[in-house]
Amino acid sequence: MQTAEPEPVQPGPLIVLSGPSGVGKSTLVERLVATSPWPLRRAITATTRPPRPGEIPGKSYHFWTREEFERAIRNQHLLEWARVFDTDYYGTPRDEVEPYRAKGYGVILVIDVQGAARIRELVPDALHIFLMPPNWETLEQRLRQRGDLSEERLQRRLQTAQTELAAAPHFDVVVINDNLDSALQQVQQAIAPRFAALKSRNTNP
Ligand SMILES: Nc1nc2c(ncn2[C@@H]2O[C@H](COP(=O)(O)OP(=O)(O)O)[C@@H](O)[C@H]2O)c(=O)[nH]1
Ligand SMILES: Nc1ncnc2c1ncn2[C@@H]1O[C@H](COP(=O)(O)OP(=O)(O)O)[C@@H](O)[C@H]1O
Repeated sequence: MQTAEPEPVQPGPLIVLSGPSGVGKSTLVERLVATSPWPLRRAITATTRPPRPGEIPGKSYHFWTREEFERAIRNQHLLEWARVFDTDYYGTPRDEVEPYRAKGYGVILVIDVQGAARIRELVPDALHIFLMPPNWETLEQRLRQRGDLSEERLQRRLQTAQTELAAAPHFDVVVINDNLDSALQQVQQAIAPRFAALKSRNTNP
């Protein structure tokens, strides 16, 4: 008896989350993944910046030397990469995205607005979410309270924040992170249709 070929699994949704340093991206995504009813994973991206206290290599980031990063660029191992805050390199390894999407996982990229622009070119159906602070004072206060940056690095992030905030209109969804629970719920609501569509495609071929 001819057995039907299994239907190919539709790739899981690609979601980009950007926003100024200190707005709450990492905090929100940790909660989003931990409470997600869907198969959802944050891509562990690579950077040449040094680890901050409490950051775990291979979990927070892949912490690479400049040489390792440049080799990854040469070998086309990065889906996108950017120089952020004029100092450090950040990039998304392809093997943090493609194998998971191929299994129907949603993958979330927490990347800067330059990376988001590149993903818009490469993956037109990605969902782009911008996380906005309630106001400038709160952004600066959260960054200072987080307390893990030198004054120089903090000032560099605040300068870059102006450029990032100006990019918000290019995003599909803008969520204000005032109350974290409310922001999390808005992000979940933005993502849900991508999984609903996937589910119907994967269960009703
Ligand atoms: N383009 C790009 N940006 C990234 C990547 N990984 C992290 N970023 C961004 O780099 C910026 C700096 O991240 P980080 O050094 O962790 O500082 P933080 O935003 O203050 O927590 C943030 O906007 C991140 O979203 C990546 O792989 N590619
Ligand atoms: N809604 C919120 N209200 C108050 N503090 C928040 C909120 N969201 C995040 N924070 C705090 O703000 C700081 C920056 O959050 P973080 O997730 O590191 O931001 P990002 O990853 O965007 O740089 C952290 O100390 C975090 O606990």
